[in-house]
Amino acid sequence: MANVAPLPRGCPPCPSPRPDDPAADTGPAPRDIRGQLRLGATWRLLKPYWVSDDRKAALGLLALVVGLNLALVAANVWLTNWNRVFYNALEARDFAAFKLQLAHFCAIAAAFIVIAIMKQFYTMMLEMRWRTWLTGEWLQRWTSGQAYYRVEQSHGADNPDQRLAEDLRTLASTSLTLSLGLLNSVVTLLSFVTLLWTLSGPLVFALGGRTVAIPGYMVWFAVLYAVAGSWLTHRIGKPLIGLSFRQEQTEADFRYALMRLRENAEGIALYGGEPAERAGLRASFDHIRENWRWLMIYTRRLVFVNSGYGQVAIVFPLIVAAPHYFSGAITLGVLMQIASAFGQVQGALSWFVDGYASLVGWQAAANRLLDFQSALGAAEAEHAARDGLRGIALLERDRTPAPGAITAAGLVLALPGRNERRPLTEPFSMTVRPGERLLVTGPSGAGKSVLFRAMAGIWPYGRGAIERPADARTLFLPQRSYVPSGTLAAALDYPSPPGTHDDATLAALLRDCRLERLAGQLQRRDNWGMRLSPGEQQRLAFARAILQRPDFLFLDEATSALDEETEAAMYALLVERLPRAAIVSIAHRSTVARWHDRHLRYRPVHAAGEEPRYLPAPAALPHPV
Ligand SMILES: Nc1ncnc2c1ncn2[C@@H]1O[C@H](COP(=O)(O)OP(=O)(O)OP(=O)(O)O)[C@@H](O)[C@H]1O
Repeated sequence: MANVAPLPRGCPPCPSPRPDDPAADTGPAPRDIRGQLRLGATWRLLKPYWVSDDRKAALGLLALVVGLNLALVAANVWLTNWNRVFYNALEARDFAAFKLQLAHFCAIAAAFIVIAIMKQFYTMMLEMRWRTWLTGEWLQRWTSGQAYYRVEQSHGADNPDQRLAEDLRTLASTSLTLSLGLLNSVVTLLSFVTLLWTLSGPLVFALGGRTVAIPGYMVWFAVLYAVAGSWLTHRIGKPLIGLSFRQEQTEADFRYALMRLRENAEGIALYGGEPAERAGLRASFDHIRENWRWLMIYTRRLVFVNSGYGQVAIVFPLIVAAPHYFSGAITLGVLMQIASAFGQVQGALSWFVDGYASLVGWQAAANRLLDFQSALGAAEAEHAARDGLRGIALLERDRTPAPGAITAAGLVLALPGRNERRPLTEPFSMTVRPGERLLVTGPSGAGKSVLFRAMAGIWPYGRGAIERPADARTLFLPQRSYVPSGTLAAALDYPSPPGTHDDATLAALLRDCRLERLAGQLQRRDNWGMRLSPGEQQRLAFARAILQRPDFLFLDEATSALDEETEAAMYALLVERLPRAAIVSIAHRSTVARWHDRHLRYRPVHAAGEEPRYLPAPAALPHPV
């Protein structure tokens, strides 16, 4: 995970492209939308849930929450009326009425408490329902078509984990809070606007020899005041959207750096890398602090506008209504009532000003999701473009040119880049027939693993077509196989579901793979990827390959951590247990050669000083040393 570029002086409020992005220095930079208010696009993020399969339950819950919200407003009105009656009873020293009103109060308070609890409870329920649906949908896209891999490879979006975990939560919860707040404002507005209209009467003045009358003029003043306040708030507060976006990014980068320290604890401890790590973590935290400084500055401006707006709102109606009062048109009581109604109307109209800070966080989270959505879209397009229109085609065929074989024709492997893709190889062709064993060798960095990735359909960069029998099962074992946490039995069964094979089968296989020490620990839960030695993990991967019974098995330096004798035992086991499987091995060690019957060698074809380029071509098998 990369660090964020420090904010230059003068603060561009939005993060600049990340320095580690390989595409950052090529091609025109895309328009930066991360600090924008994008209501239309955000609406398209919110809408799908409300038209999904869950819509009935969602709309039912929403109706309930809205109803409870309105009931709370009604309870407030009830309380206001109770106030009048209660104080009148006190003033009249009417003890019987006093007792009755106390009983009323108990009823109002009980209703209030019950409604408030229910409102909170059902809002939380709706929030989690929405979040569950959103998370399910986004996880589906994230884990389909190797999008998680493609987005990482292309540096399409920083910290996807934070976007899936936090931004989706913020989207669901803040959308509900903001929209319920808006509803309350509308209800309050409707309740008081007629009162203010009636109380304030028309404003009559002469203009160019004509008499002009503005009915309900205080309402218009309240609208003007709120519009001016909203405009000013947005002007002053807009940079906060970009800053909030960046704050989330820097926080997530810092968390990720801490997580990497944990994950690589052993390597760092062995290097004695604490000072370097500490410096890296401090630098990462500095980005948080630096951005926070700008957040403070812009928040100070926003609070200045907000509180100024709130303070002026206290005297504004009095000033506007004062001419009527001084002309004797209204009494002091009416003036005060106008001021109070104006306060209610103006308060309702100020939903935008008052909620701006929440709106900023909400829009920043939505922008991060929109950004993520376009990275996912690009990954999906890349996956769909495996037909070769825009890269290497991976075609699953009922009949391939050589029966049952994987064939590659006119293949050019290239490196990723936004506009220009640097070719790694000259065009070449190859065939892997059922049951044959092919050794792939070449200099480090020549593109051998890239060839495997292309065969697996996760490397679209380049040209040409790979044809694979549609019913063929392929399995790729990298140098460090993925070992999930959980029971050892589940790690062996992976990617099949846990319990696919019984413990006796697994224990026998572990013994065959020279892991008898682990045979008694099949049901033990552990972080096996951290606990097992690299050589043990490679043997575990062999065991898994035998269980999966692929037709084509690709081994990318899968025995690099084994001694030669164990390596030979593992290959012998593969040949014995998977006699019909084709085996394609990438290896630097010549001892591996004896298990193969063909050889594909990457031969350099570039001149000295040029960008490296290779031609993979058939060659004689190397002799074991
Ligand atoms: N995601 C990526 N983005 C940019 N370049 C990449 C990416 N993945 C690999 N490369 C580059 O592609 C080239 C080929 O990598 P590859 O892993 O295929 O080499 P290799 O032949 O398997 O090397 P080795 O024998 O050392 O394992 C290397 O220069 C590598 O840095």
